[in-house]
Amino acid sequence: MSATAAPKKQFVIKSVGPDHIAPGSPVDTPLMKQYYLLKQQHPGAVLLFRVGDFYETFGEDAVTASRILDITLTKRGGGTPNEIALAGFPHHALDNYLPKLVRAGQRVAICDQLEDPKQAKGLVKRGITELVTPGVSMHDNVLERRSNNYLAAIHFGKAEAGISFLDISTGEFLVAQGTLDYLGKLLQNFSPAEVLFCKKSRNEFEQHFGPDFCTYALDEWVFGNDYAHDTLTRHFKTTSLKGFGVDTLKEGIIAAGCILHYLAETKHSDLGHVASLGRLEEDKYVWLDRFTVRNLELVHAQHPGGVPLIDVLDQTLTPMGARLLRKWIVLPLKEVSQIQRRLDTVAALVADEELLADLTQHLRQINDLERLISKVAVRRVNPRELLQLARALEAIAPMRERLAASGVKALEKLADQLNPCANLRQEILAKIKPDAPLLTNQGGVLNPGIDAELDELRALAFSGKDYLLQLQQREQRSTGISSLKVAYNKVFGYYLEVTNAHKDKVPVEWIRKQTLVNAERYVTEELKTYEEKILNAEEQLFAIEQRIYTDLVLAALDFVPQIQQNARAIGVTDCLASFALTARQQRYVQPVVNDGTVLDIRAGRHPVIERQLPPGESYIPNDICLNQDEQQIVVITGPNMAGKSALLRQTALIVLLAQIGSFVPADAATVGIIDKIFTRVGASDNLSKGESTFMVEMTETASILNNLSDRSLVLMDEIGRGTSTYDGISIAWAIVEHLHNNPKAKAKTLFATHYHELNQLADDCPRVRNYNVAVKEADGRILFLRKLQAGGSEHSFGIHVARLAGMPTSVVLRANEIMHHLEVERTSAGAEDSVPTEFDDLLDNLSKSNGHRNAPPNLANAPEAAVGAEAVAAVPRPRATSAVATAPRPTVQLSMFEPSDPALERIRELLQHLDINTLTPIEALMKLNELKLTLGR
Ligand SMILES: Nc1ncnc2c1ncn2[C@@H]1O[C@H](COP(=O)(O)OP(=O)(O)OP(=O)(O)O)[C@@H](O)[C@H]1O
Repeated sequence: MSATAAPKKQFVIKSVGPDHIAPGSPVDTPLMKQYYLLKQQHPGAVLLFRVGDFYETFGEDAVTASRILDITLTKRGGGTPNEIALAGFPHHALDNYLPKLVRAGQRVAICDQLEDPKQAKGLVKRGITELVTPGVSMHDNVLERRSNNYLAAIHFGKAEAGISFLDISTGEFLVAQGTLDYLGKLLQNFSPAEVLFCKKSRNEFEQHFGPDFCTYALDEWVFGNDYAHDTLTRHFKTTSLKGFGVDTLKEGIIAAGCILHYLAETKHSDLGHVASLGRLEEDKYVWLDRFTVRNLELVHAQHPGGVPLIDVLDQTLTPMGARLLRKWIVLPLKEVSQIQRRLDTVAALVADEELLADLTQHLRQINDLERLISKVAVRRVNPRELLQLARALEAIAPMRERLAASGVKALEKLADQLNPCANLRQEILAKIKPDAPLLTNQGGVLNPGIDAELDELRALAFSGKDYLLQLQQREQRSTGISSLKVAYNKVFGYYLEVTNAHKDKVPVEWIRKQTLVNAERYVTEELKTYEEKILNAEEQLFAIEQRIYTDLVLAALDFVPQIQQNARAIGVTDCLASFALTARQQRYVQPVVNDGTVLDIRAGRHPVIERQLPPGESYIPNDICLNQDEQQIVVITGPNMAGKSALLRQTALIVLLAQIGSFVPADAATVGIIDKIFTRVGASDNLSKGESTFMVEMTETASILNNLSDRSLVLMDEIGRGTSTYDGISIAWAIVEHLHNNPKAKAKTLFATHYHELNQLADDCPRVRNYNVAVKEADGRILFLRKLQAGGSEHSFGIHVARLAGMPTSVVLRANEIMHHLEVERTSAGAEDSVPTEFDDLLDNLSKSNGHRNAPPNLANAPEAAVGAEAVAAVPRPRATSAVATAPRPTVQLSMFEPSDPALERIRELLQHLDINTLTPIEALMKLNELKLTLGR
């Protein structure tokens, strides 16, 4: 479950047990006692209890299951004090119902019959064979093909915290250690379906990472250093963890140990495919804080209906490629040579259309090798999946050949890593029938000619059936009962059935077994003998098939490491081919990535917006250049809707695409390595989490300023808009200054703002440059040109946008009027040059405190002036100096009428009750006339 979508689920231990059954009650049966004993093993899980052909749930589990699965809720022991709710479904529907329970956040314990009921003496032995939880599942129906399903564990240490991720369906096992910020980012990037932590850390977890994860708390002793170390070394059969390069990550190791503990607890003991523990090195990847991952919509859209970057980028053809691409996107690289290797390969694929076409054709043949071989490792692979594995391996050989002959160094290296595992493939295809069933215990799995005994038994079983047919025909002839038939049921085995009309013709030696309304059923000695022979033969041949199949799976285990390597190489090839396909189709170009400090994008485009535009509209490209010497900070002004946010985001996305090794949507791009991308885009509302919008804005901004580096890229959009203009401008101003004057980090910054007053910063900060997104004003309307041009802008155009947004005309007119008043007021105050406004003071003080003196900005164009209402409501706040405090604040004359005049009072009332939106032109004229008459009275 993703961090965003997961319903919160806490597992409550329910007190149930055999003691709860009143003696002699209808549920006081051996079966129910067995049920309660098993239920006690995993009280927090829904127990699916196999009874015959059904999985049953009881009590609270039944209520939960019937609600989630929409199945009938009934009762057992109805009317007694111990009546218990009951809901069940046929066992063959497990694949259908299990995912629904798990996706709803339930842990599900599957209890199976451990012996054949026919052979059981007394109560059938039952036991829990698997505990499926959101984070631990091998079931295709629970898993998403194109994304990983991670289980995470967190350990809060004293100085740092440790985290570990495991996807049991692929065998990927990772560990990291660092600050809670870093862990938060990893949690967001990996979106684990379930997170484990220590019982006592619940509050700490929720405080730092929020309530949205599906979690499970474990006992404190699991989080011991030695226990974790032992668990891991025992699993990997090593004496230390040095070989994995993780031995210094004390807290991380505890988290990883906790994961293995949990797997054992959930009955996952065969883990041959979890063959190594990878270290997530913080230094290796570009730092994207979690706000950036969210704001840039890399893998998840922020709002329903939104399109994340991955959706436009992902043209992978295999599940391995799709899963790897998600990781590449959230983990951009910082090492030029690594990036260059990917870029060179993509360039070669873009240039060689035939090679690209061949590779995509081979990739299409390869299904989920990685998950198939994991199923082999955990010994839960069915015959059809083994066949799929063999067919996927079939595509490896031609793929290897094509890569080897590509003439591209990186692709040749990938070819070296591929191994078609011919022996395994041949063995599977030779042994498993092409139409093999899903289950291995019903026969029909193996080809003929594999085992002589099996062939013999098959012949016997089938000839036996032929024999029964002959027997039926023979008895029909000898008794003269043409409707006589031989049939089979589980209780009586084979029998002869005769309708009542013919029962007097039945020979005396036949033994009557059952009487039906219209017929009688009989057995004969001959029938019994043959039945035994057939059933024995069937049983024996099922056992032989089972044995040969198990041996085949065990033989496949030897190929796990090799097939995992194949899967990795295929994933990489697939991602690179996907980049090349996108580059060709979307006109992306190869960026120059180097160790320089210049970011220079020519005619850059937003990769997502350009794909969303309606037909006929094209995306307007823009240039962006940032460097450390002349243009470190670009302040971008422009009206709402001009395209400022799009420009900011496209810049970050182009950098990110370049650093994951993809071509970029631009005419040309030079990207000096960026090590951190920070964004503060839009005032996203976090009120549901109890934080005010402004608080969120400031928290995010603080985190940016505290983590800056010389190679950071900072995108700030409308910082300060969450508070009043005065506060907002002060904060925005101070932030730009800080970014400019910070001696340790000349972070490249794009700063979009409505506060065009900030353009004055460029006068005193030499590396701050002003740009605006061009609009054209004509006939009181604005035309968005979406073109970035040098220089600041003078208007906010807020009222125009309000009109475009369908604001009632009355409000728009009133806003214009208020703005006009403010302008007049400001001009006259400025003309007298004697009464500074509070706003002048503010900027004046800002400049002074900074050792500069800027010209005061023009209040008339302040954003509130455009919007109107806030300016009217603005409450004068305490002044910084007593001189200013005594200066009278100019009053803005906002009222059109003197309330003392009764005629005007009447007009005001009339106007107040007028709904302009519903007025027809005629009615408007009549109202006007009425107003005129009122005035004349
Ligand atoms: N360069 C462009 N070419 C074509 N369409 C664009 C371009 N830039 C932006 N747009 C379109 O304009 C819309 C508004 O852009 P954007 O949100 O970036 O404006 P903004 O200036 O940030 O506005 P606000 O200040 O209200 O957030 C986008 O959703 C997009 O559809």
